Order: sequence, then structure tokens, then C-alpha cells
Amino acid sequence: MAEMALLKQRKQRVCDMIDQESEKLYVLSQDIWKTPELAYKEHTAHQLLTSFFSSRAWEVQAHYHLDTAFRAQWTSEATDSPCLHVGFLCEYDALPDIGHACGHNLIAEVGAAAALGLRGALESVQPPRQVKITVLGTPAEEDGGGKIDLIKAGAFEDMDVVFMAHPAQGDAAYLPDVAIHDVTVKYYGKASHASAYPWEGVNALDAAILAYNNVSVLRQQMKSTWRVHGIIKNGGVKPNIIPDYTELEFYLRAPSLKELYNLQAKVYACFNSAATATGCKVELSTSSYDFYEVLPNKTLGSIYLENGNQLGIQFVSLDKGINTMAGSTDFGNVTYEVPGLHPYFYIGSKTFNHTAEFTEATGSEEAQYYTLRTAKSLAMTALDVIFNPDLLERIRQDWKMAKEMEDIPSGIDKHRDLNCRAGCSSFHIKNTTE
Ligand SMILES: NCCCC[C@H](NC(=O)CCN)C(=O)O
Repeated sequence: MAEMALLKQRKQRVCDMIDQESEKLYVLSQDIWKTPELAYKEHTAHQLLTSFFSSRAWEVQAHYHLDTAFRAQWTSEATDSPCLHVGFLCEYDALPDIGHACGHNLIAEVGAAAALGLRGALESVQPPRQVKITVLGTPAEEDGGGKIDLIKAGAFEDMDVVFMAHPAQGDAAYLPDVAIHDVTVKYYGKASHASAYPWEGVNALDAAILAYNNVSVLRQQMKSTWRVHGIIKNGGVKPNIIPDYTELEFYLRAPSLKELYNLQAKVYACFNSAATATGCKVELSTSSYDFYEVLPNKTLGSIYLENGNQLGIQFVSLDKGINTMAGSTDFGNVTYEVPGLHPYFYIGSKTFNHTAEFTEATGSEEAQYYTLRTAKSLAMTALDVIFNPDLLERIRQDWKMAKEMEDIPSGIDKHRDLNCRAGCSSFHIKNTTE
């Protein structure tokens, strides 16, 4: 009973620490919200966050493997037991034209607040083992995948458990974020005067339209959990010039990597057959890593639900949930490296992500209560893992089982190997400083 009372006291300490910092945390997320920056260009957000942690005596590494990534660390007193390493991730990239329409400014705030709260609790009471808290600034989630660059750089190597949370239309400990593959499709034809000598031309716009329509008929044979969505970025310049170049961009998604590469083969056949039918050349390329699906972790999820309920969170269940599918996130790749938890949280608005209305909601003061409550739940979940050693073993067992379900052999360079196998003629990641 004494142990339970002690743990309750430590959790209260978490909440008190976060509440004490609520003003500064609100300013932090507001300043990020007011200066929306795109993937790999989050220079202001990087500056704000590294200053925030440096001014609170964290060990900060700015420009951590990426120009706009950072790492802030704190370690408790050494003990005889092995150190337990907890990670909190901050996202802070915005979307083109509509700013923080996915609330990554609040993701940054949750990560920062949870880390402050957990440190505060551990400074007030000696934990049973040494604890290292790492806050990782992970840029470029909406485009590119900064977390994957950091995985490749070894940033997650000795972490035991990692947390972040994402704004949504309700609270859920887990939503099925799916695997995603981006592809840019370029068709090369031959220009000619569309009226005088059309027979001399090879029409790249015909190829683009055929490709789009091939995908449209493929939909009859697609699983209901698969998604394919695309745009025509370049369809030609003038009606009387037969287009010799067109460009499309598509996102392909499926609940697991295995299904994603099945879908990819079908969609690539749509692109390649359009080239054959028109006599065009086709080039398929990608400028983003494939994001993997987020692996669920039952133990972490149940601890989070328990702590969230204590704070009054009304969780939605998947069957009556916000949505049976979420989007995709490079946090999925992280869950293949280390057990992780990526809940979704209500911010006081039922509007939808990636809309101007949601941008307004993520910059509102009303979002603060829900944001800090989520940070408290995450930090309290980390506290349970720290003070209840057998939980970590259960978390690891869940993680191993979830990975076996996907059976990707560990250790291969998954990202490049799988893309090359999928038929991409080129695979390059923009804006990294490696
Ligand atoms: N390479 C494109 C990645 C797009 C990721 C984007 N992520 C979110 O919306 C965040 C919530 N998962 C998406 O799912 O479209």
C-alpha cells in the first residue's frame, strides 16, 4: 500500500511540475505555431526548443545529425542497476500553405512537458535504477522522414521505450497508422505541333491520364484498408504543343509493409503500362523514406489508458473510434527499433487534421488543457515503467511479438533495400546534412 501511495505522490509531482511550467510551455508552442516551417527547414523551431532545454540545465546537442534535429538529455544519479533510457519525441514541421494543420507545435509541447514532468518527479525521489531521459527533436515528419535519418544515425540505439502524442478529434491510446510509400512518376514523350503534325508527337499527357485511370480501375481489386491517392503536378504547357513531359505524385498506403509492397507492384504496373501504351519513357522515383505502420504495444497502451483515465480522459475505442485508419508517420519506423507509444489526443475541436480550421485549433489557448493533460499521462506512464520493473519485460515481449508478425529480418538496411526492390529507379533524401 505504501508503494502505491508513493507512486501516486510521484505522479502528482509530475502534474505539479508541468503545471508550474504551463505558461512557458504555451509560449513555446505558440512561437512555433506562429512561424510555420516546412520539413528540414524548421530553423526557428529548432532554436526555440534548444534554448528552452538549455535554459533548464539539460545537456543539449543542437543540429543533431540533421540541421534542424536536436537532442536534450538528463540522467539521474547512478545506481547498481542498469540505466533505463526513456525517449520523448518532438515534431515541429508544418504543412505548405496551411501551417500547423496537424498540430506538430503541440507535439513538441507534449514532448517537452512530459520530459520536464518526469525529470521533476525523479529529482524529488531516488528511482530504483538510474534513468536517462532523452528529448529528441525529430524534424520532417510530413515530408521525408527525419526520424528515419536519426534511426540510421543510431539516435535510438540504447533507448528502452519512446513516447510522443499526436493531436486529433478525440483521445485514443492507439490508432492504426499505416505504412506509406511515396512515388513521383515522370513521363517523357516527344513534342510536336498538335494540329499540323500530331502523328510526330509522343503524348506524355496521355500517359499521365492513362496512369491515373489505370489506378482508378485497380481500385475494384484493392482491399478496403489500402489507399492510393495522387495528383498531376505537370500536365503540359500549351494545348497546341503535344506534352513531352508530365509528372504525377502518388502516396500508396497499407496496414503492413508486406501488403504495401503487394499494392506497390500493382500500382507500378499501372504506371509502366501507361508508358507502353503511349510510347513514352517512364521514371519512378521517391524523395521520402517509406514509413512503416506503427506497431501496437498492449502493455504500454494499457498503462497509458489507466493514467489517462485518472486524469479524466474519455478515450474513444477503435470500434466507435475517431477513425478506423489514421494517416502514416515515421514514428512507425521507430517502433521497429524500440517499443513505443503514439497516442492521439483531443485538442478541443472536432475539425479535421490538414485543414485551415485545425490550424486555428492547434494555435488556440483551449488546446492547452488537453495538451498538458496528455503530457502528464505520458510522463506518468514512463514513471510506471521506471518503478515497476516487470512492466519493461512485458513491454519488450509485446514488441518482439508485434515485430515477428511483420517478419522483416532485423539489421538489413530496410529502407534502401525495400525501395530498390520495389522498382524505384532512384531513391534520394533531400536536405540532409549527412
Ligand atoms: N511521405 C509522406 C508522409 C505523409 C505523412 C502524413 N502524416 C500525417 O498526416 C501525420 C499524422 N499521421 C500523412 O499521413 O499523410
